Amino acid sequence: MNLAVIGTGYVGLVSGVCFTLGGNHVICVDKDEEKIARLGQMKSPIYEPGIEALIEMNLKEGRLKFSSDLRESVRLSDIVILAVGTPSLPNGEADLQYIESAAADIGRAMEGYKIIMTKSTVPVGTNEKIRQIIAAHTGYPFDIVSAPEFLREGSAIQDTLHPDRVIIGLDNPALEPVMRELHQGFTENIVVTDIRSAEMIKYASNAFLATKISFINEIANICEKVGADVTEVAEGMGLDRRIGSSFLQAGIGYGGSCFPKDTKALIQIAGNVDYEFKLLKSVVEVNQGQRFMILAKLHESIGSLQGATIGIWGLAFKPNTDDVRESPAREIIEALVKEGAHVKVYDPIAADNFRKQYDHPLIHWCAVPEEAGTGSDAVCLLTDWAVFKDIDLHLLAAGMRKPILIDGRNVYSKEQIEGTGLEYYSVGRPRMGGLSGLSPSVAGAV
Ligand SMILES: NC(=O)c1ccc[n+]([C@@H]2O[C@H](COP(=O)([O-])OP(=O)(O)OC[C@H]3O[C@@H](n4cnc5c(N)ncnc54)[C@H](O)[C@@H]3O)[C@@H](O)[C@H]2O)c1
Ligand SMILES: O=c1ccn([C@@H]2O[C@H](COP(=O)(O)OP(=O)(O)O[C@H]3O[C@H](CO)[C@@H](O)[C@H](O)[C@H]3O)[C@@H](O)[C@H]2O)c(=O)[nH]1
Repeated sequence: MNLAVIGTGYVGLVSGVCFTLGGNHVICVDKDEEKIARLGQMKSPIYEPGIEALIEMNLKEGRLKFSSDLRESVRLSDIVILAVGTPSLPNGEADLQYIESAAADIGRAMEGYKIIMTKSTVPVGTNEKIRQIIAAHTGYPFDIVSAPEFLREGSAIQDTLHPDRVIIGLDNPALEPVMRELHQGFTENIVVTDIRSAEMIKYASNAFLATKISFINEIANICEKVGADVTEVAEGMGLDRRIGSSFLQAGIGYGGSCFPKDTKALIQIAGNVDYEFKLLKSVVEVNQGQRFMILAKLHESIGSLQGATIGIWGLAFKPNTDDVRESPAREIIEALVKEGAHVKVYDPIAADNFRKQYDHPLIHWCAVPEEAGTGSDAVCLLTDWAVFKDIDLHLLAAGMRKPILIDGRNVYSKEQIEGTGLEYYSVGRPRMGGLSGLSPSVAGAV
């Protein structure tokens, strides 16, 4: 089949490249001409393990093209995939301007029947809106399919080629065999549903995963006060198959381009039909507060941050990506700067992206993780990059002004910390080193 994918962000690029593997011919379209020019030279605009090799292979084999010419790309395709961004408006609602404008462009470009398949995350009812916009710009027939995307950044290719399930929302049953053929080889687990339910499945899935994270973070906060260890608690809970072990990793909360915006959008979707989604509102509130536990622990361990030097490990919202959208690191670093601290930051991949969005004279950009520790009063780990796990913690402690490590992602085991001389704070686990090895509230109680 011939496919045109509109929007060459994570979703458009990765799904476009992966659809070529099924023998389809794919044109990835973007209005950003610089992006298209770079892609033509096999340079990926996103950091995603394995993507450049796949781009190179498919370009050479002639199954993949990049273009900024939407009209021509639509004309040449059987299926047009919408993968443009749906960012948040200030009130949390999804901003549909890119969807609406692309739909109008698709309508204007059509010169025959097309299947329009939406992969962007869009509020319930949006595909019907897309249908109306396209119909207003063309007299040719077309069908609409909602096919929300569930890939994760950092494992996007694997997630696309081997998804847990594919959701297909449609209202013309004749499309089902085409959709099954398109996803052949990816998974047998194809759920065909109506369009509105497919749109809702995407938001409900992200909201549920975000809920698991905020739930375990609140359990972690209680664990700290009662002297329990949240990693043991999560392991014990996760063995119950009804609960499952994934997304129970306590830390400084979720970030990224999806959970923060999609939880807020679902609250708005509910609000628009006069339903107050109380649970999800709390999930968002808990997540927003969780990042500030880093600052609370800094205050607890070193007092005033004015003039202190704080090392930061990790700027990306999670490992294996250079994406810093909604990364908790941003607000933490801004708060440190506001309190007058010198901040020495290191991230293996995301530093350039972060720096383009935020810089300050009090920030020093480090070339290696150890540099962020040298002469510092504390080091805070914000992203669980594998490189941090292997750092020599004895050397780290020896080079610091005060040997304080605040681990926002529970990366280190008790055994790794013991004997290093570090005063170690993590999330929902007993403090190590320092006065008693117990958190102050527990120490006070015994
Ligand atoms: N990033 C993820 O991991 C992920 C995963 C699943 C779903 N989603 C959803 O998929 C959608 C896309 O996300 P993303 O992160 O890939 O987006 P992105 O914002 O990184 O990229 C979107 C691209 O679309 C292009 N674009 C916008 N309007 C266009 C037009 N009219 N014609 C051609 N190109 C146009 C932009 O230039 C940009 O390059 C969003 O709705 C998002 O919520 C994202
Ligand atoms: O136990 C956990 C798991 C994740 N996180 C954090 O949650 C955020 C999101 O992580 P992840 O879900 O791995 O990354 P995304 O790439 O944002 O993927 C999510 O958002 C995408 C966009 O909608 C969906 O397609 C995916 O299915 C969904 O997992 C990150 O900040 C993680 O650090 C935790 O704090 N604890």
